[in-house]
Amino acid sequence: MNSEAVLLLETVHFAAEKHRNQRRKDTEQTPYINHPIGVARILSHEGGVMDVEVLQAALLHDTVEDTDTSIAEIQATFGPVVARIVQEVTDDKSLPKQERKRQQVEHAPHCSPQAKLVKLADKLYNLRDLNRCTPVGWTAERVQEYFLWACEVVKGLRGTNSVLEEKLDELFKQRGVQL
Ligand SMILES: Nc1nc2c(ncn2[C@@H]2O[C@H](COP(=O)(O)OP(=O)(O)O)[C@@H](OP(=O)(O)OP(=O)(O)O)[C@H]2O)c(=O)[nH]1
Ligand SMILES: [Mn+2]
Repeated sequence: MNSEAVLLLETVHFAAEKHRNQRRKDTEQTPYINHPIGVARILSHEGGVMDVEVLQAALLHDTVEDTDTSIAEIQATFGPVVARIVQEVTDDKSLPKQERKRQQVEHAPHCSPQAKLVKLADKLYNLRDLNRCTPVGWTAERVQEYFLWACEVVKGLRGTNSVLEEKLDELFKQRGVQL
């Protein structure tokens, strides 16, 4: 087996252990790990992304934000490039939610191309997930608000991957969200 395949297995294993007790917000309580795996798979399967460090960062992208993982741990385990991409896509959870959401819009255009890829795939996965089913406790208005906000973030990520951007545009169009 080639070394990149081994690296990806090591990375998916690390993420699965970290997210082991977490579930998605859907009524079925889907294991959380389905999300990072799906984000990485959107990149490889739909976006044509072959850069293994980007795929690793996609698998790890919510570990620092949502588990006890530190950037130092990612750096020591997977190296500086993966750690830097994960850092770029990690929200500061100590901030109030509204401020966090505002910062995503503000920071998106300044991200590296690798981080922009992860962010595009993350949004595409989450918007598809909202179309699949509404998270527990969310109103239709909150779902629509998420589409509006995601569109603002995606505006700052454009010029990165035309396939992913076109798929996002189609979802925004279906929701009547202004591009
Ligand atoms: N659509 C959907 N999202 C779910 C579900 N379960 C968990 N999530 C996560 O919830 C986040 C979006 O919900 P919000 O209320 O806006 O954000 P918050 O959890 O950070 O407060 C996403 O985080 P994220 O991946 O960090 O992305 P981002 O939205 O913060 O950019 C998404 O992955 C689900 O069943 N459906
Ligand atoms: Mn995510």
